[in-house]
Amino acid sequence: MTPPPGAAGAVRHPDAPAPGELLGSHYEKCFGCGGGQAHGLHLEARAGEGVAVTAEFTVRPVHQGAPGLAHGGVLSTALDETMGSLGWLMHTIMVTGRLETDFVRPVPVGTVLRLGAEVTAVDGRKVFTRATGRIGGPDGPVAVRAEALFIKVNVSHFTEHGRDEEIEAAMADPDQVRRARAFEVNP
Ligand SMILES: CCCCCCCC/C=C\CCCCCCCC(=O)SCCNC(=O)CCNC(=O)[C@H](O)C(C)(C)COP(=O)(O)OP(=O)(O)OC[C@H]1O[C@@H](n2cnc3c(N)ncnc32)[C@H](O)[C@@H]1OP(=O)(O)O
Repeated sequence: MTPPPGAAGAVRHPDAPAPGELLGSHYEKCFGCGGGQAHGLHLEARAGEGVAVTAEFTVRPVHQGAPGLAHGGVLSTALDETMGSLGWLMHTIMVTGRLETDFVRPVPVGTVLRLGAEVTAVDGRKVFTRATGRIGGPDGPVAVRAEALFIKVNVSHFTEHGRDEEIEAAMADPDQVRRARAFEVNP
């Protein structure tokens, strides 16, 4: 997942949320960030400087893989969601094409993981990102890290492929339509 030599740096959109501001959820039912998803991760990402975000994830008993330890897939999801939220800062809709996670140390239930993600390069539709999850806070030891390649898509990616039931409900919800537009460079 090394960007090609000619790849550009990430450009922060002039209307991007200010550093420190909560980004909000892109979809109420999202497993990663939706408030209306009872079993979700309930991640709340905040804008950082440049094209970077931070988020916190508290590992709950429902996230276990081995007794008392977080499931690796759940940790990957938390990193994926955090990197995906970088789209807010570029006003870009993007989906994960490739995700690679390093599990550096076990993460016990009850841990508050401090997540951080940034865009490292942009090459046409390809957005190269990386993220870390630290135990206990911004200076805690790294427990997980990931790199991901996101691909820019249009809203039609969701309307064409999503199940009709959920798409119709989303399109009938003015708040959802507003959020989808907030991601786009030319709404
Ligand atoms: C009013 C209603 C509207 C609702 C809207 C809601 C608003 C939503 C807002 C924000 C959503 C954010 C959601 C974040 C959620 C967290 C992140 C996730 O979990 S996302 C889900 C998991 N990911 C997928 O389901 C992707 C499935 N894959 C695909 O759909 C396609 O494969 C896709 C779009 C990724 C690419 O397909 P192509 O046909 O468009 O484009 P091609 O030509 O294949 O790829 C473009 C370039 O990317 C490279 N590429 C693609 N996949 C790659 C890979 N796996 N590895 C390496 N390179 C890859 C290709 O080699 C190509 O590169 P070269 O331009 O030729 O240099």
